[in-house]
Amino acid sequence: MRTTALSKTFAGTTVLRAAHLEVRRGEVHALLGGNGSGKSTLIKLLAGVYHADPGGRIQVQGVSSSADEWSPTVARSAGLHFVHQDPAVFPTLTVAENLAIGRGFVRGVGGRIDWSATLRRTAEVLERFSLEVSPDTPVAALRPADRTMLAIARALQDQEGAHDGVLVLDEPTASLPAGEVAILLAALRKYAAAGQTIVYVSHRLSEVLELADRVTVLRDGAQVTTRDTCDLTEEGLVELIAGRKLDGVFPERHGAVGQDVVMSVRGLAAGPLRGVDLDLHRGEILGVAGLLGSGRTALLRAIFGDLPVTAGGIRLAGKPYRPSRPARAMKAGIALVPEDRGTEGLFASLSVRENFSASVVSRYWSRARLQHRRERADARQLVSAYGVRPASDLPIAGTLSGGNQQKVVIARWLRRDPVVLLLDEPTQGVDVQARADIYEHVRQAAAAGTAVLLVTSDFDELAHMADRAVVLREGRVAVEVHGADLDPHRLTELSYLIKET
Ligand SMILES: Nc1ncnc2c1ncn2[C@@H]1O[C@H](COP(=O)(O)OP(=O)(O)OP(=O)(O)O)[C@@H](O)[C@H]1O
Repeated sequence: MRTTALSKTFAGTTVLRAAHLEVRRGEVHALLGGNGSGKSTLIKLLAGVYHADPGGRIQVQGVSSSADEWSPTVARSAGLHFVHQDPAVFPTLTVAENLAIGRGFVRGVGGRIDWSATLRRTAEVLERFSLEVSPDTPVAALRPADRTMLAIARALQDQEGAHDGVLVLDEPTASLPAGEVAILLAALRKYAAAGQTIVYVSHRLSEVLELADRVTVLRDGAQVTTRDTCDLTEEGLVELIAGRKLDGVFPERHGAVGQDVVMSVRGLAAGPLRGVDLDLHRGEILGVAGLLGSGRTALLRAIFGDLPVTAGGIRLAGKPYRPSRPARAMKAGIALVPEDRGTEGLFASLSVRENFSASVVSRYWSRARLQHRRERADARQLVSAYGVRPASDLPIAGTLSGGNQQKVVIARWLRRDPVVLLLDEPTQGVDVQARADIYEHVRQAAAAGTAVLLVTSDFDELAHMADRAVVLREGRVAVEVHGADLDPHRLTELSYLIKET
């Protein structure tokens, strides 16, 4: 596959400039770049979802067309298959039904669905893609990695030759917990070994070095380089992506954690939680680890008044705190940066400035008038402090790239100087420079006294950022981790081993 001079302009702003991408048959090719560098735009052009600016060209396996005439139909006929980050599988349907949606059911006499033939064919596809699940399992019951693999199987099931097409994956591992990432990577390695061409976007650089044969790096919409991964290190990749050396992603700890307990949780039951006990101190970053379904997100939601508490209680600064709804939690000084910013964290149709102001509206009213100048100056300062791209407070938040949306959400909550900050997977889909910025802001908030509860599947992040961590298992705190045990390998071990003991 080859793209030449591929460009895209949105309302006068060019976000992809004459991008050149060349992918060899049978290789795994990673597409890298900072947030907003144009990776998703490039993929949407390849899918024919966006129209390219005139002048570019796309060639895939003998199909060649000017880029502005490329369409979803041409992309399909050229053998391109796309799987997005949250694959569009139907959770209430079975594995067999989901596969059939891609290609149709096997029909018998009179047009009736031939179920036994459909199940036979499904079993054959599952085997081909090394998916160890039963055809009649509802998709909701699958592990997340299996759901992505199912979407891949559905996309590729009709390839004529064994591996003729190009599989394009946009951040397939971003929302998967660590253990699931390993399962998906193993599957991708297997497909690649069998000759499947794969193009994929990721911010997880160690994973890229493990999986990809070559990388193409985009910066500000232009291709910076294409290299073999065997000549590269993680630091080298960071330098190519950021355009300069980074001094280290994780900031130093600022001072010691306070002794006073800001929040104490006792016997908390809510959703899957079965009696959680924990204390959170002033200025502390308390990490929460656990496998999927262990209750990590439920814990944050219950504290934020977004999940009914059925037993136990919470005390905030020594007083009973009953979070009946988020508005009350916010009033009490609690902030939540949710995992799913797409639907919950961001006002997508408002500008970046309005998003910033929304959390502190009363600050800008004086004598019944909105203080526009102050609002604007503060918004610009936040754009610059958090490195939001494009560097303006005017764009509509929904048009920002994924990582930039996350920066806006975090900035919005942190500026309220919360007493307790709840973070759910705060750096998912965020580039390495922005990650370093976010960590620094969280550290500063902690140094100023905010108590932070950090839920993350990234054990490296947990080990470097948390002062202490708890591992949840089946709705309870299974173990508390401090000191030397606060290490990525030990945390992985604890999260998994505890399951068996
Ligand atoms: N529909 C749109 N309207 C206006 N601007 C857009 C639109 N879609 C994307 N952009 C802009 O194009 C630029 C590139 O965005 P893109 O989503 O391709 O980045 P990305 O490299 O995939 O980033 P991330 O790593 O954060 O996902 C961004 O500045 C974004 O704001």
